[in-house]
Amino acid sequence: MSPRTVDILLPLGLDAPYSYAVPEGMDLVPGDLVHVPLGTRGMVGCVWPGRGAAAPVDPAKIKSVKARLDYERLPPDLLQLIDWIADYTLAPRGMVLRMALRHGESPGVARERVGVRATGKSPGRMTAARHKLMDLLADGFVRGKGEAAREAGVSPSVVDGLVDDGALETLVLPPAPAAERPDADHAAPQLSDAQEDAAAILRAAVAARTFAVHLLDGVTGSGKTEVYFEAVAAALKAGRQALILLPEIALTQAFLDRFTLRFGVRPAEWHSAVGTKRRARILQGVAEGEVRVVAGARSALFLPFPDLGLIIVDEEHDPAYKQEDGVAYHARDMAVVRARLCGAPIVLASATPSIETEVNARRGRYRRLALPERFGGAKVPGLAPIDLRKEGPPRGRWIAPRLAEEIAQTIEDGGQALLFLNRRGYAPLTLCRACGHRMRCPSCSAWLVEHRFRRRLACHHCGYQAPVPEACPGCGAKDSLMPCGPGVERLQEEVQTLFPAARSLVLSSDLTGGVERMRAELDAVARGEVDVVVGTQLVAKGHNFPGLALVGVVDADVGLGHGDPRAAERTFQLVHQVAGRAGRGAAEGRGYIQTHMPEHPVMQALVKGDRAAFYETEIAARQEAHLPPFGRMASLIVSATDAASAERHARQLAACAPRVEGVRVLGPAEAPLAVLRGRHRWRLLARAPRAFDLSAYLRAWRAAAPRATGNLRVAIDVDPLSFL
Ligand SMILES: Nc1ncnc2c1ncn2[C@@H]1O[C@H](COP(=O)(O)OP(=O)(O)OP(=O)(O)O)[C@@H](O)[C@H]1O
Ligand SMILES: [Zn+2]
Repeated sequence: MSPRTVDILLPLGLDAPYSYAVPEGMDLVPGDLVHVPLGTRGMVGCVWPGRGAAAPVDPAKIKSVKARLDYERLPPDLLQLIDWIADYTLAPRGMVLRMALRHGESPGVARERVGVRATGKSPGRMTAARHKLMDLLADGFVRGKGEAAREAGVSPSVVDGLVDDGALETLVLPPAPAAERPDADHAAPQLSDAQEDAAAILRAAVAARTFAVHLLDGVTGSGKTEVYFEAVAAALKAGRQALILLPEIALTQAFLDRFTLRFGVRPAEWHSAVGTKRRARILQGVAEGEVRVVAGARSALFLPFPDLGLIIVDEEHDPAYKQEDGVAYHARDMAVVRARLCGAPIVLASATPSIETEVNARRGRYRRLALPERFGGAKVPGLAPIDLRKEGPPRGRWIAPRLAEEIAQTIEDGGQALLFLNRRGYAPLTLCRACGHRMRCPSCSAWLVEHRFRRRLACHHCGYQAPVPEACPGCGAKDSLMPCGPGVERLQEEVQTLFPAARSLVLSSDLTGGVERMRAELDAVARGEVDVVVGTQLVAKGHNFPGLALVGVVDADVGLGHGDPRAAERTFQLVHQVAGRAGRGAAEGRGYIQTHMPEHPVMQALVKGDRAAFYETEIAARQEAHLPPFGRMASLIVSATDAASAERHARQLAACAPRVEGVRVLGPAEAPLAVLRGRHRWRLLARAPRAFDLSAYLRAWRAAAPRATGNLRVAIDVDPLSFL
């Protein structure tokens, strides 16, 4: 008799599952995680819904499943999500599975917790410390050993002494929970009328247990968080799980505090800075339904919630939701897919919705919940333009006189100022005064950025770093290298020169000290311990700085004009969000944007505070050009270590693109970032009508294309956000 077999998908670069034999007495269902032999090693794989897809295996060669992991099972909607993402992005199914298993190592045996309890026998000898401890434990309750010592204010050895004495007994306590239960009623806020209207709709949506997308569209500071917390509370009361996606760890920290104020405990936290042990524990807690609310980065989307009743995507417009490497997916879009698969409502929150989301709301596919005013009556600050052509700063400086005066006034009034410049480091370019040599990355077509705090030149694309050389590598001249253009570090230098008494701080993602330091510094700003903050896009995101009165956008033109179809949208979102940090507390907020093109529609919309005008213009432009969401796009990047083979393969690829009406293939052309990490890059772009199945087209194309051999790679990105 041939053995029973089962399809197992392995977390490798493979699309199809393998067939394995099921040992006698083992029952497996799709979603079960199993240990299977593979080559000389073993591996954890996932039992996949059998569609007869697995290749028939010679029964003589078939291997058996070794064991089933009993702490976790992937729920059906997660298996479907993995299939869906693999089909949509063309990534191998196994690689998508890997995102759900990446942290799937066994949580191991939880360290035993020992508790103590009074036995009723009096200690043979009494001391002051023993007295304190016996008093504490006189209530007969069990306490953790460390906890008892701490509460009584005695050393742990006193506990041990009384155990030896027989006055206390030890017992093993159950393991601590992965996360404590949030209390839906812990501190429910008094909502404004607009907030209550939106919250009521969300509570009803959670109760309805059906898929629906809501756009929580509220101006900066309108209290969107409090509103979607009501939806979370409703999910908790219904006994279901909730997932809150956030774009940035820096944001997560302040968020966790707010969650704690509302629900009494912290949510389970999920992102790359959480240790692997802890992650394994949370994963298990989620799978067992013990963890009710997870707040996390995009990868939290792949957690095995058995009973997901709500998904929130905060700051839904944030490009950080797009993963570019490996499986190229957009976490916001895939969150919508997961909500649909598990029949749950999803809330997309933003003050500056993405064009895609805005169009969906206008078409009525997403339900818009509007919060048009700030909570508590504060005003969203106005933005005044500073025309750099007419009233720019002197050479070698970046803060225009008018902005400088405003900063001085703000500091005098006891307020805080924020200068925004989306450029990390000291200077974006280093140039030799003698020969004109420019310092460039040895493995990318990019300039090296000087980081003066670290005294190094760094490549922002590949991470290459080197000390700043004493002599020019081009001509050998000494001390001839000079910085060109500003970064946040250089801007801070200017702040220190202009306002020597002011306390200034640079906030940027590449500061040493990691999350802890970032968190401490954000807190310091919120407490008003800094007068002038100089920050990159890190400061644009959702922070609440009550003392912040003035925002100056140092160069609003940075992101415009790179042939990137999303440049206008990005600029609008960033500047609007940065400005939205001001005037949230007592002081009224003001904002200035320095620009060379005040007549540009984006600048006009920002200055007039006319969000609708921006969406009108941008949506019309996208429609006209058949750009997303009015047309579909996919990019293909062909790369190789030598330029000629990358180009040759890109041309071959273009030649065998299936001819289908309505689909246009553009390129190949050398990518704007022509060399990255030593690999030469050529790009192709496929464009199709909106309703077209672009993924199917790409699959057919890939099947018709010559195989990429050697070190050739073809990276496919459906709905690309980056055009480098
Ligand atoms: N109902 C409420 N009761 C008390 N405080 C509130 C309430 N709603 C909002 N707030 C407070 O108002 C401030 C702004 O709220 P919140 O941060 O949620 O706004 P937001 O809409 O998320 O803004 P942004 O888009 O800028 O992130 C916070 O300090 C918040 O605690
Ligand atoms: Zn580089």
